[in-house]
Amino acid sequence: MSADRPARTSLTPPDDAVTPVRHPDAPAPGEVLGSHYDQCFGCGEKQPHGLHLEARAGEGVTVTAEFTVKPAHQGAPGLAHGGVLTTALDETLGSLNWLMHVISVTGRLEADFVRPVPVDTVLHLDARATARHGRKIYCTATGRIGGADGPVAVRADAVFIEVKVEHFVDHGREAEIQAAMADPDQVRRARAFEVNP
Ligand SMILES: CCCCCCCC/C=C\CCCCCCCC(=O)SCCNC(=O)CCNC(=O)[C@H](O)C(C)(C)COP(=O)(O)OP(=O)(O)OC[C@H]1O[C@@H](n2cnc3c(N)ncnc32)[C@H](O)[C@@H]1OP(=O)(O)O
Repeated sequence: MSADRPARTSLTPPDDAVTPVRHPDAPAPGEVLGSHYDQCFGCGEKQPHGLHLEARAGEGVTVTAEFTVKPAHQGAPGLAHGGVLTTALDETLGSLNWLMHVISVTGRLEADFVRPVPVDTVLHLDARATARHGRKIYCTATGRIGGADGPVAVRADAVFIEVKVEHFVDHGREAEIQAAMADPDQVRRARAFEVNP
């Protein structure tokens, strides 16, 4: 390995990776994306224990989201748990799926915790897809405090891997899969992620 070339890790796109493309039917910039599954811990509106993250489409293949840290999210007294903050980053990155009309799941995620995040703080998140290579989607997210232009508190780089709907049908618990397949709204949401022919 030469000294002027950084080590290639699985978070570094290969040289023949391509620029991610916004799907022509992607939600308009500013549009609320909604939840991909109403029981999702990150974004599900019917999940009582969840983060209730609300993401919006940005320009290109970007999203923004806000997450308010609640007392239930503490790790140390009055401070957010790092795992909860990582979940918020992961969920924001996952919502890039809506912009590309792709279904993908987290393969690898590496987080940096830069500043402590107190309870009641609004974490201003943004995420961006940076490269695609086969089924791999390289992406990055940042969480700021004190406003959308405030100082960075957390950030993450990740590789998401494209999957088919069958991924969930094959691996999910039977009861929840049956309920999801019987819910026309859920089926519509799953279809919205898939690439149009
Ligand atoms: C009608 C009702 C149905 C319901 C519908 C529901 C709709 C849902 C819609 C939208 C969902 C969005 C959800 C977002 C939620 C937030 C994000 C999460 O929390 S996701 C959960 C956490 N993640 C997992 O649970 C993944 C668990 N892992 C796996 O299942 C597998 O390992 C998987 C799919 C990731 C890969 O397995 P392989 O067998 O399919 O593929 P291989 O061949 O191993 O990898 C393909 C390529 O990816 C690279 N890769 C795989 N894992 C990697 C890793 N960890 N890091 C880097 N690269 C990796 C490999 O090197 C390979 O690359 P090369 O094509 O050879 O260049």
